[in-house]
Amino acid sequence: MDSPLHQQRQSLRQHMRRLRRSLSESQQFQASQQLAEHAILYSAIEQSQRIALFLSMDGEINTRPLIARLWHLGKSVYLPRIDPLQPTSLLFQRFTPQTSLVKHRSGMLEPEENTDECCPFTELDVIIVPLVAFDSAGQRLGMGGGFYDRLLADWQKTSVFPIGIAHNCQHQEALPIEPWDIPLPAVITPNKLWQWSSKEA
Ligand SMILES: Nc1nc2c(c(=O)[nH]1)N(C=O)[C@@H](CNc1ccc(C(=O)N[C@@H](CCC(=O)O)C(=O)O)cc1)CN2
Ligand SMILES: Nc1ncnc2c1ncn2[C@@H]1O[C@H](COP(=O)(O)OP(=O)(O)OP(=O)(O)O)[C@@H](O)[C@H]1O
Repeated sequence: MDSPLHQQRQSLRQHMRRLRRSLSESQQFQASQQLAEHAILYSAIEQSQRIALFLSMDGEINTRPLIARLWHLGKSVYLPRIDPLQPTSLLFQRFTPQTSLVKHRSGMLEPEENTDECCPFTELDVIIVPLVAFDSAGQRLGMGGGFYDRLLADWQKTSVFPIGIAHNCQHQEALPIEPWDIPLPAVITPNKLWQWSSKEA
């Protein structure tokens, strides 16, 4: 647990979380609008119907403008809920303007439990993934829960396409990686669409 690599990843997480929290409200606003405009034009999103997203916290790029555009386009949006029966896993539940949100003890807002509205992972078309940092090879560092690494371990065997979203400042040339880290095939930032072929990624 306290290996030098673990410590290096922890301090990088702290640094990058501070960096994204230090963006001003107007920078955050502009970034989230730009991101939403680019994201809806990206073919993988344009062609998909069921899209998992997340509700931003801790300086993460604000996903609300993107969610509003996806709703407007008639797409179905899903949000993660920590599975109460298996708290290392995420469930994905439909999110509409009518959905009530409740606070999980981790501080995260989640849709109020409604198992009828859950979508199995493999039936999603696109999963938009939060991240703390990403690098030039598509590797990502998350909040440290391992939720998305576990979820995406076999994504290439499914028809689900994962896409990271982040502020420009969350890019690092090369991240210290662990064997279980799952690289992303695409990351969208306000300024750039990063893409890696699955071979290189
Ligand atoms: N907006 C958003 N939603 C998300 C994630 C995310 O990264 N961002 N997740 C991505 O996996 C999952 C939840 N993962 C989480 C991981 C850590 C903490 C958290 O608050 N950690 C505290 C420490 C808690 C502790 O030590 O007990 C912290 O970092 O301060 C919350 C959610 C699903 N939903
Ligand atoms: N495929 C997996 N199977 C089992 N455990 C895993 C898997 N992937 C990650 N983990 C565990 O999750 C823990 C956290 O992993 P890591 O530090 O890479 O999280 P992260 O990428 O920051 O988080 P997240 O993926 O939720 O954004 C690690 O201790 C690791 O052992």
